[in-house]
Amino acid sequence: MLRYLDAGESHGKALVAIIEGFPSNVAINVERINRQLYRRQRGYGRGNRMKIEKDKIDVISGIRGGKTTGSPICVMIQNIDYDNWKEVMDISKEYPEKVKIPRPGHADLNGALKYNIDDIRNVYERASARETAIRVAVGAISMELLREFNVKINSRTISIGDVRDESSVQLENDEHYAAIESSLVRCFDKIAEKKMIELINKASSLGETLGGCVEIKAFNIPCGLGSYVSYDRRMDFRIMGAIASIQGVKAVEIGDGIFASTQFGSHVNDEIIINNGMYKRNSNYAGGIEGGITNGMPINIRAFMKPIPTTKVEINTVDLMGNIKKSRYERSDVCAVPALGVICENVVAFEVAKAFLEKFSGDSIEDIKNSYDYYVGRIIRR
Ligand SMILES: Cc1cc2nc3c(=O)[nH]c(=O)nc-3n(C[C@H](O)[C@H](O)[C@H](O)COP(=O)(O)O)c2cc1C
Ligand SMILES: C=C(O[C@@H]1CC(C(=O)O)=C[C@@H](OP(=O)(O)O)[C@H]1O)C(=O)O
Repeated sequence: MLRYLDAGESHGKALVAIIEGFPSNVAINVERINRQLYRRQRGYGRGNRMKIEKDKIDVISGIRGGKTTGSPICVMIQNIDYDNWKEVMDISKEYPEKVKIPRPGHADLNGALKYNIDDIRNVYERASARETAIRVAVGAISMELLREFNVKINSRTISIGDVRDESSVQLENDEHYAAIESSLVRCFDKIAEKKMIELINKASSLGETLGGCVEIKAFNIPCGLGSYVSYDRRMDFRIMGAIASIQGVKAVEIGDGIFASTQFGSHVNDEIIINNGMYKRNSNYAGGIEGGITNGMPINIRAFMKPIPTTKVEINTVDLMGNIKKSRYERSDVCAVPALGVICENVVAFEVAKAFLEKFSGDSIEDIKNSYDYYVGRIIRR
């Protein structure tokens, strides 16, 4: 079973992950993984922290001579900002200035009460979305396996605040995708991009923040990943849960789930067809998953992020002693929606790789390819 654990604090020394169950002989391109980390750091609306960090993986184990060995893969990303926080993060001496005022919208208060912590810093150091850097590294490593099977996972920004990119985009089209990648907000339409940037500037000047929506599509996913037999093996459960776990995400949609809920059944049921010997659907309202199993159509997901909760605009809160206070501000992003798309791509890559290895199990890439080829041969209709 493919699994991982990650650890690390936002202003601690580093973030680490140990991935276990990854097959041997998978070629790993470290530059490609670092490229994903770079993409996650970009995007209009990020705060000053992103000017400090230069995320790159340091491989500690499990990869040798450019290939996985089958042993646990351990990777680390250094927090460059740690240099500025050494005293605060000292592991042996208590830092005298404890954080007592919880920020609404964060884990701050719930975490402090739950863990009986009198310094809220201990909560938000771990609850922070800094953790998404190491999750992207894990996803990017998973993607190295999926590449062998031609899987492609792309994303784009659909909206920031109330500005939407209404253009119909082919996310599998390299030219279209290059346009998205070159956009500061990762949307396709240049007019929408301009409006999104103006809105982010406006929010920033008001001491406000923004959320939005991203779309993620996974292509060349074989029919048969996940299962209906138990709730926790369903692909929709796994993918939606993984995306909902990303800091700030408050809603996830598979396919056209929201639109379909307003329609007559026969209008939004995807008819089954046969195309080049492969079962397909003539539409994709279901977003590539039926009955908890991938159906061979692209997996289509939307993730919705709330506005960044830390605002310069003060709102009311209550401190750990029960006194009414105004919320605190140190520094913060104004908008992280462009980063969210990149994070989702990689989070989905891990979930797909995990389900892929359940279906096509094997300890080496060669065994997995044999299993995959046999299965594809079995389900083809000539
Ligand atoms: C890439 C990224 C960057 C974020 N940056 C900030 C930030 O600078 N300030 C902030 O208050 N929240 C930020 N957030 C959001 C918080 O981490 C998130 O709202 C908080 O953890 C609570 O969300 P939850 O209830 O979904 O866990 C960011 C989220 C992501 C995904
Ligand atoms: C560090 C990252 O995001 C951070 C997520 C975050 C939060 O509260 O979630 C708060 C900010 O960190 P800081 O408190 O150091 O300014 C963001 O910069 C990152 O994405 O790598």
